[in-house]
Amino acid sequence: EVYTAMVDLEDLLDTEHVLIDTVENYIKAEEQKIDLLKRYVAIYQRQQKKAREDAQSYLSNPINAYTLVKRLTADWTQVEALVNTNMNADTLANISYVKQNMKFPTDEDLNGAAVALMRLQDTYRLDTSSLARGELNGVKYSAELSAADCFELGRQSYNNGDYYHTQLWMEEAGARFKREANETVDQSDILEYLAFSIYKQGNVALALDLTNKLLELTPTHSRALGNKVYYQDQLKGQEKETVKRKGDDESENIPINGPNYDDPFGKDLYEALCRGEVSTPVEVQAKLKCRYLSRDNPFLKLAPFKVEEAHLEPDLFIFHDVMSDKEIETIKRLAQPRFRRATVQNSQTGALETAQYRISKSAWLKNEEHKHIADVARRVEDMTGLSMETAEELQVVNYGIGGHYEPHFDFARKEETNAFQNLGTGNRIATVLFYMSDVVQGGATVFPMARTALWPKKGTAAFWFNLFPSGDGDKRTRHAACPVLAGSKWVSNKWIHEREQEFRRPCTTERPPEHLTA
Ligand SMILES: O=C(O)CCC(=O)C(=O)O
Ligand SMILES: [Fe+2]
Repeated sequence: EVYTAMVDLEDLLDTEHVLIDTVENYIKAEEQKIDLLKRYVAIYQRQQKKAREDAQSYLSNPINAYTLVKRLTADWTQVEALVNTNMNADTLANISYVKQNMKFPTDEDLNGAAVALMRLQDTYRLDTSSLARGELNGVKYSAELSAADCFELGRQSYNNGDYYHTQLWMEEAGARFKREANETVDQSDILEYLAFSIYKQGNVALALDLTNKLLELTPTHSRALGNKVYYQDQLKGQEKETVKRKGDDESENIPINGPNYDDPFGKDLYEALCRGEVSTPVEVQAKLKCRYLSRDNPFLKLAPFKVEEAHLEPDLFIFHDVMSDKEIETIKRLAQPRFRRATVQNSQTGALETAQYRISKSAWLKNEEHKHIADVARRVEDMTGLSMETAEELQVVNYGIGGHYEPHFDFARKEETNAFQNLGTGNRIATVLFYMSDVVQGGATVFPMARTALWPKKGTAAFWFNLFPSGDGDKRTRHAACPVLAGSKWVSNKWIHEREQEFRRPCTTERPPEHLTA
């Protein structure tokens, strides 16, 4: 699961470095061997030539007679031994040592990385050709993908049953194949995947065309021959259906749905917020303020918090400069060796499990572990005015390529099993989310119901109440971590619980409107 966080990818670079060295040494050894063999052969050839010019006189020379025998005995043994030396055994042993002792990605990782790329492509509406050129939103970050690279992405999508992306990437593989001087992939293979993914999406006629093209290239391709018959049969069936439905022409003009940014629970609004295309409504923005906060605390009087309102009802706050670079360094250093793939709670069974909708690595840090961790907890108390008595440990999170956390609530809903029950501290009343890195592109925290996106800035923190004073969950706090498009995203969470807040945030019996609670 190395693809889930950027820190693991850095280890992969080390692995690759050692492998490059190993293979370079192997090449050198093989080259030395070949050079030596060439020298032997040159000597043999020279003597052969001389002997052939006049065999009798050559052999009548006792020195020549002797060296011929010697060449075929002592010398030849060396040649044979040289041919027989196995450089690959050592090299293979080295490689398997690296695989066992260094971080090495699995096929599952490759699949995960491919899925992550598809997620980025969808969320940020990246077109396939630009991506293949190594561009993200017009910025060129990396080398181009070859036809074979595109083919592999298509193949991964195909194996996941994702025919939409199979088509996109096989088309790109085909386009690149035509432009590439040396072929990196087989054109028949591209056509076969392309035809089938197009068939799976319902375009049988095009699938048949492509299969015919494939058969022009490889007339004996047995699967293509089979598919051709199959597609032809399907088309005949479809014709009958069309005849049956003749006159029923309303069904032909089905309007294609445009993006729907009105549904706060829909994917369109979420993704538009991630792209920065939707911003906090102007009437809300007009009321937002920035202020200094010192909560009657003498220390804070000297250095009050700089608080910015990002949204009202639900209230979302940004605290500036609340975590120092030193603290961030400590937190990253302590968390890194403990990183595990982040889990989510199954709302039916209460069990913790990994899920595609939350991809990151995380670890928990206790206040006792380092002064900096305790300092941060103390600061959260000052920032929020809430007691840290029942707060959870600091959760540290790193998101890698395409790492994300789809829309969710931080609090446990009424119908959920087990959530926080065993803690005996009540529900998660509030969240403080520290940004411990800037993110090059993507990675916003978005609140679809508030139509608000918070962009990571190293050292700042977001703060909001998840619960109404009545203890009911505030539906409007539903939020998500958008996929990271470029860079690495580090955050840490402090989740504050209900118990011990009775005097700091008294609960009320007044209930909020039902449509706002969850
Ligand atoms: O990383 C983010 O921006 C949000 C993380 C989050 O919502 C969570 O961990 O609960
Ligand atoms: Fe969250």
